[in-house]
Amino acid sequence: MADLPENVRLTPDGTGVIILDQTQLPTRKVFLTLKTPEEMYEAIHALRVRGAPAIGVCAGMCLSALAHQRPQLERPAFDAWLREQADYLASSRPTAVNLSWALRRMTALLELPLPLPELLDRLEAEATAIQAEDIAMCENISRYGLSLLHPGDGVLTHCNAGPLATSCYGTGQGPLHLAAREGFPLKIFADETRPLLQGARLTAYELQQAGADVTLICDNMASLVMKNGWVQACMVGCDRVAANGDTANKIGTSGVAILARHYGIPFYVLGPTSTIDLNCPDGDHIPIEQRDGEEIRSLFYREPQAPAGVKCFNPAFDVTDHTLITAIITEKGICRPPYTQSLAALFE
Ligand SMILES: CSC[C@@H](O)[C@@H](O)C(=O)COP(=O)(O)O
Repeated sequence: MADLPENVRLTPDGTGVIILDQTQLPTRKVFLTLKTPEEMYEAIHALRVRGAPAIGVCAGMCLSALAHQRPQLERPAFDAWLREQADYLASSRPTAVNLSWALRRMTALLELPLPLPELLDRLEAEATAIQAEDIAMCENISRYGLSLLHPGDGVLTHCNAGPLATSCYGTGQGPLHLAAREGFPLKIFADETRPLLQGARLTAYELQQAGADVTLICDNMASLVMKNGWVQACMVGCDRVAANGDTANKIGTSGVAILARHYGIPFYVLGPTSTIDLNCPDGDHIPIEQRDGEEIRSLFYREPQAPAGVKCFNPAFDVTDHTLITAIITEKGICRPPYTQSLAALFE
């Protein structure tokens, strides 16, 4: 078992959630304690805690923490109040399905006819179980993903799908962390990932800390490194996989997949089954989060990078067509096309 994560955890009394504020990395390691629903919503919306699996883990813990703040309520008033908090947290980000998946797992416990003290214990146990499963999931995905690579391969990755985005090695970058841990040589290219620089601030930081051979590139350099023959595989995470395999991930991912197809490089999506949404038929049905244009104009830079007030288009995610995806790697195994069948088989 890998080391326990420090990015999301419950406070010792169980009434709050401590997160590592990812917006401050890599220069500052700041931990925040979230107590109110508004603080929790803001932390998810502002990407202080981010990455689909970590958002799910955090949401589960937030709901448990809020529940433990209201032991004086009686059921069913408690149930109605907690469902309201779950709906509020679910509205903080629309694309990563792990958020609503985790909250549904928590609110499903409200169906149990238990006295409140027992229900509170069950809620905390469920939140902790989501995190424990996330650790096991990362270990499996990383092992399956590494089986697709050869020593010395160049691997290009986009955004951050490493330990910070999960509870262990990561998904899209899990094999790269497992490789570093096991001395399996790889040459990694990390896209900086405009506009919020998750690749530069988080992926490059994590891989450097892990002792991996990582080279940071600007997003528009991916084509060149592929053309030079430096990339033998692309590995990315995912925020929602539709039933036909269309995959939403950080904006820019679909461009990487198109380039990989052009250069004949396998393009792998790695994510837990909790990110697969069989109720969503295809990518056209995945809600894409639109974010504030200020993130493009000035955020993360000392000086504004664009004229004040210039119109911006700032979708947080895009959808990679399933025809461009070589395989989807989950904790249960490697799915190949046709995805309609191979993804459905995971849930049989
Ligand atoms: C294991 S994390 C997978 C995805 O959530 C990740 O690749 C991604 O797109 C994250 O986007 P973000 O907007 O930073 O939350």
